[in-house]
Amino acid sequence: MLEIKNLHVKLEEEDKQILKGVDLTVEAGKVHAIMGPNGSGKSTLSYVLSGKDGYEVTEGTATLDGEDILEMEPEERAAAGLFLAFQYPVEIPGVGNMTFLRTAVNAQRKARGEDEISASDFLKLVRERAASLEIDADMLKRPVNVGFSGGEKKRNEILQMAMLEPKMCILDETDSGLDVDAMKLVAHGVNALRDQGRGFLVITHYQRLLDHIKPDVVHIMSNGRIIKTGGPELALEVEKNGYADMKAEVA
Ligand SMILES: Nc1ncnc2c1ncn2[C@@H]1O[C@H](COP(=O)(O)OP(=O)(O)OP(=O)(O)O)[C@@H](O)[C@H]1O
Repeated sequence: MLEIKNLHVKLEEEDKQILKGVDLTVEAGKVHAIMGPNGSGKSTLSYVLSGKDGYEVTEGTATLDGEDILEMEPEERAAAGLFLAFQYPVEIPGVGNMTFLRTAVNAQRKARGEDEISASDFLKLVRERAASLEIDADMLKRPVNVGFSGGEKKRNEILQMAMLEPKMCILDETDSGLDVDAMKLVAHGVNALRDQGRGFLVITHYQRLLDHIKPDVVHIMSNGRIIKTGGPELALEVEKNGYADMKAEVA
């Protein structure tokens, strides 16, 4: 599904190399987690995959189902089935949450050559999915993320994901800022979407999220590279010992 090979990325504005040869394959049906020290390049990887400006790929490739995503515009990547839940969700004043969701869903349907979803079907779906994330009707009417609490913004990201049903979901520290109950809701939202055709890349600092979203594979990123890959036990090792030993192994 998502195949990243030898990805090197630098900042466009300054000569600073951030990703220094990332190799990572997320198979359909699998949940991969990425952990790693602050500043190791985890968010940069998610930004580069989703097409944020300001980064230059100097070497390597990234494909989704064999298609080169790095050559695509951000909206083409989304239409191809890529989704990023932001670490810092943005507020969009003047755009109603419901309108935003419906426009996004229909834009993707159009890109796939499908008809628009009917207003009644959309309403039924959005109410059902919002309820499962305990997002109330009032939040659906408000402008996107404006005045939402940190946790509400994160749940709203998961609602977008649930509505768009992407093939490849990237979650960048979606658990940060969530209280224990909200984290369970988010995990439930992710688990409800888990199926054989969908892959997940979950960036997190905390093992506790992975208690609820059981990963198949855990990667450790440090200094722009994946330095270690293993099973869920790797996250427990990080929780217990931090990153010092792993960094020393590759030094
Ligand atoms: N626009 C920028 N200008 C300068 N440095 C940048 C810029 N964007 C990223 N960096 C640097 O790139 C490095 C990687 O940042 P990134 O946000 O990807 O790390 P991270 O692993 O997600 O960290 P965290 O766990 O703290 O969220 C950091 O040293 C950061 O300061």
